[in-house]
Amino acid sequence: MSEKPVYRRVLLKASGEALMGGQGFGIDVSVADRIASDIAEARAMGVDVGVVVGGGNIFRGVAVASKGGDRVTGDHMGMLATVINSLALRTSLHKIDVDAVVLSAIAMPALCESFSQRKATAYLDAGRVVLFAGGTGNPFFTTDTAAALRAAEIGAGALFKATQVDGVYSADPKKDANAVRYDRITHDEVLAQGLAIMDTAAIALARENRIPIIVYSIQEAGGLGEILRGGGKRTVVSDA
Ligand SMILES: Nc1ncnc2c1ncn2[C@@H]1O[C@H](COP(=O)(O)OP(=O)(O)O)[C@@H](O)[C@H]1O
Ligand SMILES: O=c1ccn([C@@H]2O[C@H](COP(=O)(O)OP(=O)(O)O)[C@@H](O)[C@H]2O)c(=O)[nH]1
Repeated sequence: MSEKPVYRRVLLKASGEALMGGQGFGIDVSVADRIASDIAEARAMGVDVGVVVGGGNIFRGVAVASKGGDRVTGDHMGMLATVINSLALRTSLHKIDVDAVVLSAIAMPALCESFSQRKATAYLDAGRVVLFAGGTGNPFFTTDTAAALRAAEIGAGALFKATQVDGVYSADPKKDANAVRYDRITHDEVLAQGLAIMDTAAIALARENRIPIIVYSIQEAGGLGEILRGGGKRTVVSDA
């Protein structure tokens, strides 16, 4: 394995559910601390890190809609949940002296700065970790799509999807024991086979911008660093 990182700038997507750890709701601080230490390792390798955090551990807009409520309001609540998670992750990063800033797609100046592409790029260039909160800022989208969008905006070499499974399988491995894991697969194949590792809008956006997606497990510490060194268990979704 080489010491030179495979990517110089990455966008890390961590789901809200991952932050929940073994709990049924909310934030397990030990998980936030572990994600922070993985980010610190990447920074120590000289990799610029942008992060999009999900909100599913606290609120999802579809939960409101499925009970007959207003989807848009539900999505606003979901986006607020991502701000809560981003503030938690910033706290974990600051605890270990990693400089990190939260930029929100929805203005809330008392809590954090507002997102702009220029600001994000300038902070990353300066070596700060940028936590992108508030998803895309629009209802009917997901934080996976926000991750693909921010990855394109910051010129990330890859989008890292840190998730509960260790790659993309021929079927959902939680439901099909015979599912086979792919080492590499193309964006087109993921879309054509309907592999539901991410929503289709996110995969299509990554494909259009030629951004590889690296799917790996968030369950074990050190996974991000290992992949950045050229090893690790993961699936690379790439057209190259
Ligand atoms: N073909 C597939 N390969 C891998 N995972 C899949 C596939 N189809 C569905 N999944 C499911 O997608 C989940 C990842 O999506 P998501 O819910 O957004 O992330 P998280 O599990 O990190 O919250 C996995 O935990 C897995 O159960
Ligand atoms: O651009 C976005 C991103 C997120 N959300 C809302 O925020 C919730 C939490 O995000 P997501 O479900 O993507 O989180 P994750 O599954 O990664 O925890 C979603 O369900 C949506 O309600 C939204 O409306 N627009």
